[in-house]
Amino acid sequence: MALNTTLRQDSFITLRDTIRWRVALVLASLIVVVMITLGTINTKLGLTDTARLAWAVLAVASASVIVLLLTSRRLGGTIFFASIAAILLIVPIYGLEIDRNMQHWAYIFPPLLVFLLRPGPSLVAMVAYGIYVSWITALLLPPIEVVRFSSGYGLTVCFMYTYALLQEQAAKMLRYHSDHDALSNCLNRRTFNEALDRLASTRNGFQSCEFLLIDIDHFKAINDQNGHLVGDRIITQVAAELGRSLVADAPLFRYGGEEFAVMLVDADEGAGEALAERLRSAIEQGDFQGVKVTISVGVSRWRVGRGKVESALQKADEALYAAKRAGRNRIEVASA
Ligand SMILES: Nc1nc2c(ncn2[C@@H]2O[C@H](COP(=O)(O)OP(=O)(O)OP(=O)(O)O)[C@@H](O)[C@H]2O)c(=O)[nH]1
Repeated sequence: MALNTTLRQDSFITLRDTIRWRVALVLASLIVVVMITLGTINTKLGLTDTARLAWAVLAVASASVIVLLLTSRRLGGTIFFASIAAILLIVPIYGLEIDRNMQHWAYIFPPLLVFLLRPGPSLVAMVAYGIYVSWITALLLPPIEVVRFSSGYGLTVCFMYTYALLQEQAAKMLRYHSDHDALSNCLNRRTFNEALDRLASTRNGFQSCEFLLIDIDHFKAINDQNGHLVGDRIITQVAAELGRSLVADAPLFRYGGEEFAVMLVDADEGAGEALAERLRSAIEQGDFQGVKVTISVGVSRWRVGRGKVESALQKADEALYAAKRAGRNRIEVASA
C-alpha cells in the first residue's frame, strides 16, 4: 500500500534540514578559523595571491555564519553548501589566471555534494567536476600531475559515492521503522498524527477527507479464549486483509491496540461508506484459521471550511461506537 506522500508532514525532511544547517554552521565557523590562520601565514610568507584567496574565503565564510544564524534552518544549510560548491567552481579558473595549481581544493567537492544531492546526481556532478579540474590542471602542469590528481580524486569519488549509498539505505530503513508499526506493518499513530496536521493546514489545498475508524469486534474475548499470541496474529492478518482490500493511495494506519484508520483524501462523497462496507465484508469472509473475526467501522467526512479535522475524527469515533452498540460487524456513517 503506497502512502499518499502529499499527506505527510515530513518530519524526516525537517530533521535532514536541521542536521544540514548544524553541519553548515560548524563548518563555516571552522573555515573562518582556518582562513584567518592561512591568510596570516601566507601574508607573512609574502604569498599575496594565496593570501588574497584566503581573505576572500574568510569573507564568504563569515558572511555564511551570519546568514546561517539569521535565515531559517530549512533553507540555511542548503544555501551554504550551494555557495561553497559555486566557489569551488570558480577556484580552478582563478588558479589558471594567477598561473598557480589549485587542484587540492577539488577534494572538498565530493564530501560537499553528500549534503546537497542524492547519490546518483552527486556521482554525475563529482565526475563532471573531476573532468573540469583535470582539464584546467592539464593547462598548467605536465601530464603526470593530471594522472596523479585524477587517480586521487577518483578514489575520493568512489569512497564518497559508497558512503552516500550506505547513508541513503540506512535513512530508508530508519524511516520505514519509524513510520510503521512492527506488529501490523501498517503506518503507525505518529504518522497518522502528522498526516492529520498536514490535512488541517489550509496551505496544502486539500478539499475533503473521509475518515474510517475500524475496530476488531470482541477482541478481548479473542485474546481470552485463544491467548495473546493468537490475538497478535489476528491483528497482523486483519491489517494484511484490510491492506489488500484498500484502494490505491489510501493509507492504512494502526490507530490503537486493535483499532485501524483509513484516510480517503479528496474522494467522491460516499466513497468512504462504500470502502467501509468492502472492508467489513472482506474481514467477515477472511480466513483467520479457526477464529471468527469481524470488524465495526465508523465513517465521517471532513470538508474544508466546515469545522475542524479533529471534530470529523471525533464523529467517526462516535459512529464506530454507534456501530458497536447496534450489534457489531457493521458500518455506521456519521451525519454531515
Ligand atoms: N493480543 C493483543 N491484544 C491487544 C493488543 N492491543 C490491544 N489488545 C487488547 O485488545 C482488547 C480490546 O478490548 P476492548 O477495548 O475491551 O474491546 P473488545 O473486546 O474488542 O470489544 P468491542 O470493541 O466492544 O467489540 C484489550 O483486551 C487489549 O488488551 C495487541 O497488540 N495484541
